[in-house]
Amino acid sequence: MAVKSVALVAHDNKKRELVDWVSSNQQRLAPLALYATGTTGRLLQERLRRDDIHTLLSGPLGGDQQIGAKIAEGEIDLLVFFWDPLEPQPHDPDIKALLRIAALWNIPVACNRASAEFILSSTCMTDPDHRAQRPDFSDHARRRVE
Ligand SMILES: O=C(CO)COP(=O)(O)O
Repeated sequence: MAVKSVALVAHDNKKRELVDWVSSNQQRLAPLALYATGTTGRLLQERLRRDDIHTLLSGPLGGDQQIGAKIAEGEIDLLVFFWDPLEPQPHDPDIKALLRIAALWNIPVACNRASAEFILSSTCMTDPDHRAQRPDFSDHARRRVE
């Protein structure tokens, strides 16, 4: 299965950059289900005039954790998260948790416009076998109950 769904998240100083990037890639993103944290999602809806963006809670109110849960459940295939390297965030543990879950479940993560461009232009975006790389943790779960 190719990439079907994308989570879009940006910290305040990076929101304009993300919205601009999404706006200039509307065609390539059009077939994908879009998820976003609260404020990012609202800005995207305004700019793109799309009312089908799954907008979750704001990041500091649990939105990062909601995105992480959807990644763990296999609902999100790609994370585009323009996080702010210059400003501390009150919900830093949630941000770390989201990035950890994305690493754990082997989903691609773009942290800035350059990496987002690389990923969006990758053949993995349309590779029907892409989701086969999702790890199988069944042994891990069994080990913990023995
Ligand atoms: O804080 C965020 C990610 O950590 C983003 O949340 P908002 O999109 O609600 O601003």
